[in-house]
Amino acid sequence: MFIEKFKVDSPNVTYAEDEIRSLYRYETTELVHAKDNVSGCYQWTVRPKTVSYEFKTDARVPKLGVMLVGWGGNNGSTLTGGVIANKEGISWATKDKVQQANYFGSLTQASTIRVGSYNGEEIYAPFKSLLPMVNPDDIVFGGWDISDMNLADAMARARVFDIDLQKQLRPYMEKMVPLPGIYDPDFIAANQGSRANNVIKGTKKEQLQQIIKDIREFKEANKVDRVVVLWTANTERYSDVTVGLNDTMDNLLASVDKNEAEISPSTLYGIACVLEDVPFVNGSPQNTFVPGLIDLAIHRNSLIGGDDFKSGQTKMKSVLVDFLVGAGIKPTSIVSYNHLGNNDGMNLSAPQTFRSKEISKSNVVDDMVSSNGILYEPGEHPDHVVVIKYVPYVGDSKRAMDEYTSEIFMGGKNTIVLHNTCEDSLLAAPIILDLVILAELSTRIQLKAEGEGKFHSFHPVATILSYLTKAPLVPPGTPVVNALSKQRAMLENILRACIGLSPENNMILEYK
Ligand SMILES: NC(=O)c1ccc[n+]([C@@H]2O[C@H](COP(=O)([O-])OP(=O)(O)OC[C@H]3O[C@@H](n4cnc5c(N)ncnc54)[C@H](O)[C@@H]3O)[C@@H](O)[C@H]2O)c1
Ligand SMILES: O=P([O-])([O-])O[C@@H]1[C@@H](O)[C@H](O)[C@@H](O)[C@H](O)[C@@H]1O
Repeated sequence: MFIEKFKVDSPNVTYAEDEIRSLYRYETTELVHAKDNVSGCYQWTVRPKTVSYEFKTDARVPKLGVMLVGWGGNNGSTLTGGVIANKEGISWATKDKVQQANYFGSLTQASTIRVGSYNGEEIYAPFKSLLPMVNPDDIVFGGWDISDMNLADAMARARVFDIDLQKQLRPYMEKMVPLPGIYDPDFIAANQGSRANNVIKGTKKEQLQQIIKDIREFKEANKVDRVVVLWTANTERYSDVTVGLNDTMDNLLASVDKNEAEISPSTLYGIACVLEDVPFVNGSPQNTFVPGLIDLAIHRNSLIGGDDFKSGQTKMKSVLVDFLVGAGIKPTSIVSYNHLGNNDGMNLSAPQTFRSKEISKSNVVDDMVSSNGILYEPGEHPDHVVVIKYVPYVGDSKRAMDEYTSEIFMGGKNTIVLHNTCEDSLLAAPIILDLVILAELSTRIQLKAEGEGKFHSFHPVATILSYLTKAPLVPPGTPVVNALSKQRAMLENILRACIGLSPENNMILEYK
């Protein structure tokens, strides 16, 4: 059964007008590896451990402004149009039916959580009912693009939405024009040069200062309380990470002052956001977050997150490999091929930008493989190949084809072949929505563990966003989790803790 909302009735949870507080007992374990006094052999001891936490969530939902880098791209124009269609209740004729606007594909807007059982029935509520979140209909969009095309024409260029929908959206979008962006041809494919007619001139320092000015002016002009910036511009090549250039925040800022060529546009946008205490999320695979930028974000406690939206082929991989390894089946060969015909695909047709994507798409199985020492020897891993081809005819409708070969019982082999038509922007747009909504929400949550004197925010490197990214950005020394079910459970359980609910453990002992 589905319910629209609920309230937690517990002595550990208090709902004030502008704050929700909870007392939470975090059940974890502590491991000890020590020599046994009797046998003299080393053994592992696992000790259950309980840590008391207090959470407090500011329940005041801000008016949110979202500035997209690459606003005029397929993802940016599709998200903008999709939110307008939902807000205005637009429906449109398709060859099959009259289609209503929706937020399908958004975790926060279209998924549910289990709150318990009632009269023998499982009861579910909207994910977004866990804590006060921004309503996407209320978001004000803006941003930058190196192409000066207005959003209505960009929507037409993207060829994502049905024509009847595009016609209805055009009046809302034709006056939306991206701000000039920071363009550096050395970081994206040469084939993008023809688009670049809307660029910020000047040194890297001057470009950085312009982005800061743009953010301030956008916030003032739209009277928004908070701004979140998200990169959905072209995939860049990796930046070289060099001692003295971008390895520390001081060196990075000094390199900007010296107009060092190796400081990428995406890193400049990131610096601007961190200096302005504006959350910055990277939806592409390049190493925007060079060590110096991570250092700066930590120093200023300003949220950063990424990398690379997990939207289609890789999302499926992080489910399938988790299932196989969790079932004791040994994937030995994973071949992921896809072709696509949008501008993203054209940009990825260059070797250096493809390399950025190949890295993020290849590392996604590492945590699952290393979790099973029965199947894999230390250092052993499946053959894993990623192929991306640019085929203009298919446009935004990416075709992914995968082959998973695994070893099974007694020398047997199993092969799974998938064909997955990923409508790239229709899959990515809801994920962008979740990223900005959850990034904003996480800045309103404070926590304090027993023994800690005062409340503090989450670590500014927002691991909480990992469900939505191929290559989760994590604080130094933190394990990377890619298995989709674990990522979703982590996110849901943290938000459940904020309202004093225990993790969903699926035991339903009541019925065992
Ligand atoms: N399913 C998906 O669509 C998906 C999944 C994961 C990652 N991504 C990544 O998201 C990004 C956007 O995808 P898309 O399909 O919208 O691509 P797109 O090429 O349609 O849009 C990118 C936009 O960014 C603009 N741009 C490029 N460099 C810029 C800069 N320095 N400043 C401002 N604007 C700039 C371009 O003019 C273009 O309009 C790509 O990097 C892609 O790899 C997409
Ligand atoms: O998310 P996913 O489908 O695994 O990966 C995709 C790539 O394979 C593809 O080339 C492009 O469509 C997107 O940039 C996306 O990153």
